[in-house]
Parts: sequence; C-alpha cells; structure tokens
Amino acid sequence: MPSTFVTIFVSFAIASSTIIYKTWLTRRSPLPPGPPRKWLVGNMFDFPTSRPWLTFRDWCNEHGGLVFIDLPFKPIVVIGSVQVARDLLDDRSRIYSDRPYSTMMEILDWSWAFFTMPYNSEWRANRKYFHDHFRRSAIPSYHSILLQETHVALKRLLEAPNESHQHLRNFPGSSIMRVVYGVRSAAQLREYVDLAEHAVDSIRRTLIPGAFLAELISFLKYIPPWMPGGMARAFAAQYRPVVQQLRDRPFDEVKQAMAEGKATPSIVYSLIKDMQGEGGYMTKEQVQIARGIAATAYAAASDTACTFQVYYHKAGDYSHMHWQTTATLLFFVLAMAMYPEAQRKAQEELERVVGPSRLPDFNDTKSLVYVHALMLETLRWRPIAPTGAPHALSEDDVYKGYHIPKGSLIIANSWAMLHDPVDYPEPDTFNPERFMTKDGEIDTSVRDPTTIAFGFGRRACAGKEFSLSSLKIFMASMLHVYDIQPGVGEDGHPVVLSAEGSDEAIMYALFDISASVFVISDAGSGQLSYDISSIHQASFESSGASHPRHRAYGGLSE
Ligand code: HEM
Repeated sequence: MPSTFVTIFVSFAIASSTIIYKTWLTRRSPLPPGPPRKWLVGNMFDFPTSRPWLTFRDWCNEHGGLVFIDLPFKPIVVIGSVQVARDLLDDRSRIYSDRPYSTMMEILDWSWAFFTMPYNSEWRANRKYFHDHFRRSAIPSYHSILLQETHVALKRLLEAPNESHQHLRNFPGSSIMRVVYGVRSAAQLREYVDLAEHAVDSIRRTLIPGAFLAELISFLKYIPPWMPGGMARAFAAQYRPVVQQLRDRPFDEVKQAMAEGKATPSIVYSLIKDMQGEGGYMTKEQVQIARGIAATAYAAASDTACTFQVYYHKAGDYSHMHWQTTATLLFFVLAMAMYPEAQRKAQEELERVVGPSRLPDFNDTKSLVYVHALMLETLRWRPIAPTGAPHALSEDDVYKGYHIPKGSLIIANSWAMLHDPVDYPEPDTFNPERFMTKDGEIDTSVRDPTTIAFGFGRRACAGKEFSLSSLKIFMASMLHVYDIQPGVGEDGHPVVLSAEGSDEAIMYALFDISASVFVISDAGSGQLSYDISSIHQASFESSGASHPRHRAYGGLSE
C-alpha cells in the first residue's frame, strides 16, 4: 500500500514538474539545434545508451558544433568542436565552470572531493592548494618516486607476468600514495590502493542507468533505508564509511606520525606545516582543505576516479567516474601489441638514447621524441574520458544567437575532437609519427591532444603535469625492458586484439590485459644488460634512497 501511494505521488510529481519545466525552458528561443524533440519527453528516448561520443559526433555533424539535447529537467549541450569548446569553456569560463549536482555523490559523502564541488570559493581554495603541489614546476620533486615505482612495476611484471593488469593498476596508486602521504610500506600501499578502489566502487555502482531514482527525485534521499523508496539511503549506509576512510585514514596516520616525529616528507606533511599557526594549531577549515585535497589526489590518481561524467539517462542522472592513468597505460600496452612497428621504433630510439646498460630516467625524456609522440598518440587514439567531464552552466548564455539555459549540462565531446580527420588524418589508426616532423622533432603545427584530453577551462585536469610525467617515464621504461605482444589463445593462435570496448560501454570498457597481451622480457635488440630482477622493493621502503643499480649480463630472461 505505501509503495502504491509513493508510485502515484512520484508519477504525479514528475508529470506536473515536467510541464512547468518545459514551459520555462522554451520561454526564450531559439535553443541550439539538435535531434527533433518529442512533446513532454523531449529526447529522452534518443539518448544513446552505448558509446555516446559516436552519436554525439553524428548529431554534431548534422546540426553543427553545438547540439541541444532536451531531457526532462536536464538540458544537455554537447560541444563537438575545439573552437566552440575554446569559445565557451575557456573564454567564458566564469559561467561554464560549475559541476552538475548529484544526490548520490552528496549522500555518499564525496562532497569533499573538489572534482565534485560547485564552482565556488571552496573549490577555488582547494584548487589553489592542489595547484601549489601539482603545478609543472613542482613535478621534478616527485621524479625519484615515479622512477622507483616504475621500477617496482617492471620487476613485478617480470616475476608475475600473468598479473600484468594488476601491476599496471598498482603503479599510479602507489606513486600517488607515496607523493601525497609519504607511505613506504608495500603492504600499506596495496591496502590503500584497495581502499580507494572499494570507495570508488560506490560511484561505479551509481552509474548503472536508472540505478537510483534519487538522482531524479532528490527528496528520496530522506527516505530511511527500511522504507519503500529508501534504496539510496541503504546504499549510502553501506559505502559512506569506506569513502570516509579513504578521506581520513591516511591523513590521520600522517598527523599521528608527525606528532611522534616519525613522518616522512610528503604533500600532507608540507600542507600541515604550511597551515599550522603558532603552537601547531590548524583551523577546522584548514584541516578540511588539507584532508580533501590530499584525498582528491589519492582518489583521482590511484586507479580510481579522476573525473566524473554525469548523463541524464531514462530514470535519472548517473555519474561516471573513470580510471585515467591506469586506463591510459592499458591502452598503451594494447596499442603496442597491435602496432608492433610503433613499438619497434620506440625501442630503437631507447637503444640510441639510453643504451643497453641502464634504465631510462628523467634526464632522457627530452631526447625521447618518438616516445613522447607515442604518449600523445595514446592519449588521442583512446581518450579515456571520451566525453570529458560535464561542466554546468551557472547563468543563461547566448552563443551565436542561440540561447543556452542556465543549469545546462555541458559535455565536450573530446573523442570527436581527437578523431577529427582535419586535425588528425586517418584518426582511427595509431600513428605516433603524425606528431613528428621529417627531422624527427615534435611537429608543433599539429594540434596537441593534451589540450583536449585533459579537459577545458578552469576545471581542466589538475593532475595533468603529474600524469604526463608518470606516463612518459613508465612507457619509456616498459618499452626499454619488455616486448609487448598479443597473447596466444586456446587454439594456439595469437589473440585477435580489439580496442573498441564492449557495446554496452558508455566509455571504453576496461579490459584485463593479462588475458590477451603478453609482456615478455628482453626487449629490443636483446642486448640490454640491466638486470631488473635485482631491484629491491625493500630498499625503497626503508630508506627512500634511489634504487640500487645492478649490472648483470645475459639479458633479462630468467
Ligand atoms: C591520463 C591521465 C589523466 C587524464 C586523461 C585526466 C583527464 C581529466 C579530465 C578530462 C578532467 C575533467 C576536466 C574538465 O572538467 O574539463 C580531469 C579533472 C581532474 N583531474 Fe585528471 N586526468 C588524468 C590524471 C589525473 C591525475 C593523476 C590526477 C591527480 C594527481 C588528476 C586530478 C584531477 C582533478 C583533481 C580533476 C578535477 C578538476 C576540477 O574539477 O577542478 N587527474 N582530469
């Protein structure tokens, strides 16, 4: 009985609010063009459920660089060209920098993560502190950690190649934990990476289309778990403690270690030192910011959630968090297995620049032009945020005569921009050389894909420089040491690889490379004399000193 009442009440509320909303929406015209809208439901049944970037691209090809999608209570504007993205998200960033509100994110207690925050003074303060520690000039101080974590991953790949997926997944998480919290113990790093994954699982589960009606009807968040309609609160009760642990546990451990005089240098350590006044006192707001920005980096980088995409879909909004650095590394490995010629060219460059007796380091990266082009091409070929992360418009706007209503969700279709055949001929082919001149330099006349893949305007990726450094040293080191090939299937033939993801995916589905790609040691000419098996994780844990460099002849094969 109560559930019948709730159903009738909810249906009535939806129908009447939809009519009011439609009247409001169309009070000013014209709206940007888009797929034809049906009365009351608008484009609700046109919205793509799979690979939306392809449908968005087609709509933009038909209607122009700006397309309006009319979903109940959620006007969506899709940007299909770099020029429009620059005009709106960069040049008008004052009003295009909000994020859409999500009920589930609020009740799961993700509001401290500044990638979810609205564009306000709290976001500004968070972003400023984050920037202090992740701006380009700050990154060299993390180089030794990135190198060490890269070497740990290489060693693990050698020891347990069947778990290659896991090793790639651990690299970003472990690196960021060491940078942000100074964690050294391998066991604790693993525990924290798992904790981040568990917490972010809460977001993954809210993504399932229509999973939570509370995204559409916000008051459902007040219904207790034991009542019909209380699903959102029941779900939140399960995950909220995990999300809070992610935010608090590593931070509190650093504070405790500082009090005992045992803390190692880290971003949290410097934040606390910088914020503490006389007598070591921090205000409640300062503690909140320090906790929040540390955990944002932790969540954003550690195989977890860097950004979130929110689409309105049939029964409600859903947020889509995704796995940035790990996903890029997975696509890199896949590309290497699919395009052996590109792999070979990178290895030739590594042999020339680095030579056979050591691993690449950050002094080499400037000379590794082909590896740089290969990284750019990976980010372009399979952008892991194909539709970016949604912005929200905070004031009514007019662009080229079209009215864009306040509150619209703004989606930049990065995939379409990165596959524009005018900028990138034959865009589906993985071809690092498109970024190089005939003289072997980076061709600055080709559009730099990092200006698209990391988003736009004031909300563009705050970890971009950190990511680029991690990706480049990891890719160079991996190719210097290993050959990457398709695995062999049960029929004895090489597995046929595909980079398309599954049909259901609203982003590129992550795949387990362990099953389909072989990573084998002794890359390139087979002349490498550096023995990766001699790297000792324990030596990083105890001292933080740079890794011991052993020389052993006979290549890397065991
Ligand atoms: C391959 C790696 C990565 C890619 C492609 C990537 C891409 C993105 C994109 C597309 C956005 C949304 C931008 C927008 O709203 O226009 C974003 C936001 C963000 N990223 Fe990343 N990201 C990566 C790695 C990282 C890492 C390693 C960190 C942390 C160290 C990080 C921290 C953030 C943060 C904090 C935001 C939210 C910014 C805000 O809302 O103000 N990202 N990223």
